Amino acid sequence: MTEVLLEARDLQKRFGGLLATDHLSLALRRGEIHALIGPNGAGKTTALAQLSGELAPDAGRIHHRGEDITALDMPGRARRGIARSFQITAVFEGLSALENVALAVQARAGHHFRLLRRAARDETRMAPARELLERVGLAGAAATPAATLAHGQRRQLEIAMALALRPEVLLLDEPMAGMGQAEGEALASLLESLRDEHAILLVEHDVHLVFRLADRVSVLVAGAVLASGPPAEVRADPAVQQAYLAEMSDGA
Ligand SMILES: Nc1ncnc2c1ncn2[C@@H]1O[C@H](COP(=O)(O)OP(=O)(O)OP(=O)(O)O)[C@@H](O)[C@H]1O
Repeated sequence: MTEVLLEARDLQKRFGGLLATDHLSLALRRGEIHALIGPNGAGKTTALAQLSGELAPDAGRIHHRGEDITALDMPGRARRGIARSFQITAVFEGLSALENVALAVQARAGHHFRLLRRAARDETRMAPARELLERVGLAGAAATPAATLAHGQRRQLEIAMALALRPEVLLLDEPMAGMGQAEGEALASLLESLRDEHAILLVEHDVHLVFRLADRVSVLVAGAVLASGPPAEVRADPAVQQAYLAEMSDGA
């Protein structure tokens, strides 16, 4: 059995009268892309926010490598290698894509962001930053200021910045949203290339893509996991078919 890196046990989160996550349990294993799917409002983003430390659960526990990290905040979890793209790193609008990634590389090395100018001249930061841009398919826009990147490019930049922190757990909330076909394909290949060394939780609406990419699929309905397992098993599950049929057949 592959190593469980991050585990949620019985997470509950209430917003007023609504249970956004209701005894939600999940295990993220190294070597797996684990997709979280479900209808709008099922609680996917709320689940991700609790795993990243952005939201505190009302009840339930979160474990990383067997240690209870429920009380740990987002920066604390990031230091442990749990990165949520789009939030863990601030994008500086006036800086180029390359400079932004160089800063994230520098942050990983433990230096303060105010050393920016030095980072921009320092090949030990720029070389890995260039490599990361290449890896996410953004090398052509290295000199473009973050503020003027197209939507899909911005997402690629955010993923490059998250990767600069060398996380072992990657939490991704609809990373393909707003991307064109080619950008989406490039990102899917990137995620596949990361699979071996990471545990990836992917919230994604495109079920066609999910069933192609994921090693494990969990279906969330009304805040609880209705089914979890290998894609073929989940797809054939009558309860999933019934609760989520329309979207499943749309994408299949
Ligand atoms: N901060 C909040 N305050 C009140 N209600 C909230 C809050 N955040 C989420 N909710 C509600 O909790 C439920 C779950 O929302 P969540 O965004 O987690 O679902 P989701 O599965 O990610 O949906 P989508 O697929 O539409 O992004 C929804 O009914 C939503 O309206």
